[in-house]
Amino acid sequence: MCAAILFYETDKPYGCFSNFSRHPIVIGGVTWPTSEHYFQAAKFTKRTDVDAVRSAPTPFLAAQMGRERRRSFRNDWDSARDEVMREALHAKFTQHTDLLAILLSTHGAALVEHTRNDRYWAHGGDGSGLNMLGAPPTCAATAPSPTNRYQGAAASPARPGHTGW
Ligand SMILES: Nc1c(N[C@@H]2O[C@H](COP(=O)(O)O)[C@@H](O)[C@H]2O)[nH]c(=O)[nH]c1=O
Repeated sequence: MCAAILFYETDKPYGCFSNFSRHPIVIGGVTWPTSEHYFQAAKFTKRTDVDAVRSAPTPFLAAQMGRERRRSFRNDWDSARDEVMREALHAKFTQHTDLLAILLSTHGAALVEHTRNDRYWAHGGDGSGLNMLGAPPTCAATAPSPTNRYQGAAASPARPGHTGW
């Protein structure tokens, strides 16, 4: 059976796998302070909302803003969010080679976002969640000769998070 690596808080072991880790990414020529900023901003259609999230001083605040439904929330988010996340993670782990090395060093282990607060991206604290954040790298790790656990992201649309901003 595969070992499991649990992560959540950025200051704990493997905290770099959290989207809240302070690793900027560049997508579409734009720099995002964290993958969380990119992910949360991609929920919105209006540039003012996108820019507001990108400017959030912390990933925590970016996530709070991304959860505000008074903003221009895109109506296809449920079908778009996996690709947005894949794109964000691909950028993060290809633009930070130290993180990619850590990711590759976990080969064979199940990566699990460990929190009770989320049953989609995390495993819900008790395994009842889908753990979608951990699942893509875990699947990629089982592919033959992976050079990049997020290599599947190469098939992503050019800018899935951008809907006419
Ligand atoms: N790490 C972490 C969280 N988890 C992250 O929240 C994002 C999903 O947001 P949403 O789709 O709005 O529910 C996704 O990046 C997931 O990994 N949430 C938090 O409130 N605090 C945290 O420290």
